[in-house]
Amino acid sequence: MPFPKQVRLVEVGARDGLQNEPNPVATETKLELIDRLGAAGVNYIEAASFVSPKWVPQMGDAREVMTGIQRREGITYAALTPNLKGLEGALETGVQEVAVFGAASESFTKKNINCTIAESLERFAPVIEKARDAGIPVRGYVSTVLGCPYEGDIAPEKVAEVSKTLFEMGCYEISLGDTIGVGTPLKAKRMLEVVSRDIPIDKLAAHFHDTYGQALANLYAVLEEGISIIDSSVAGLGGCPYAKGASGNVASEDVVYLLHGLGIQTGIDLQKLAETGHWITQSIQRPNRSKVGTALMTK
Ligand SMILES: CC(C)(COP(=O)([O-])OP(=O)([O-])OC[C@H]1O[C@@H](n2cnc3c(N)ncnc32)[C@H](O)[C@@H]1OP(=O)([O-])[O-])[C@@H](O)C(=O)NCCC(=O)NCCSC(=O)C[C@@](C)(O)CC(=O)[O-]
Repeated sequence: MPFPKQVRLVEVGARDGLQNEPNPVATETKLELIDRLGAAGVNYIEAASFVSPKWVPQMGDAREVMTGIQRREGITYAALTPNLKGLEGALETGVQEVAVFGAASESFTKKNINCTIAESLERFAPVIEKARDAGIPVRGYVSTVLGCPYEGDIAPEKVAEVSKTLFEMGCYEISLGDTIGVGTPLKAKRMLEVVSRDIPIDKLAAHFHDTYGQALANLYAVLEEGISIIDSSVAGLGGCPYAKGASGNVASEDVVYLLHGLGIQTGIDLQKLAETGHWITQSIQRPNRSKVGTALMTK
């Protein structure tokens, strides 16, 4: 299949990127990050997560973040909502999109959201319904699509089953998460081939972590299969609090460099994005995990 002409980037740095930071990140810093990402041309920003602050303290200021954003025209500001309580909080802030998040592994689901896969889907049903009644589109995440920190290999058929259920329940798009970054290109292609039997490829997103340094190779592999939505995190920030050893998402700067090199448009100003990655990593005293960002900033 030819590469897509355009790829939509879902920037998850302010949420996935920061949720696991051990030290509190000031709300003002999150807001400045979101603003800088918008100025760099990113048009979909996952900004916060309405989860229990006991489970993920770093996202405890979700309301302040969502209401503090100086919204720019043409940008979607989204938030995670695992249950009705989260959705209600998010709706009060004028969120434009929400996401529910499940997984293809029972053990990960239990560790992450404290229920079974079946219970998680039951819990998501009223969230999706209420969001749709409010005119808010719902994205669906499926984690551990290429491996689970507790169960190891995950069958593509299981990924397809959970993805299909979420899609049929009303999620407009399914983001496939290699939560612990263990995937390889052939595994990623095989998983996608099975999932896309039930869900059109243009409704599937790749959400790959870079723990084993394979994320860009995996993305190239799924781009060849027709994927045109990619989740990434500026400076490669991140890691999941309930997946020990998971490192950050693939870095947005690296993805944009790859895509532009393939002649695929993103609408993103790479230099400004690299400056944003440099700024946030300096601000929270983290190494910049983007090779492209580091190269551009030391030029
Ligand atoms: C889902 C729950 C809440 C269940 O947690 P629970 O303990 O089973 O829930 P509960 O309903 O029994 O409530 C317990 C307490 O939490 C409160 N509570 C309940 N819900 C909320 C809420 N929405 N917002 C704020 N507070 C909430 C509730 O009010 C109560 O407070 P208490 O009475 O004890 O004071 C919990 O497990 C949780 O918050 N988990 C979040 C885990 C998380 O955020 N993980 C990271 C995101 S997923 C990810 O990163 C992967 C992804 C998406 O990026 C893709 C990939 O890479 O694979």
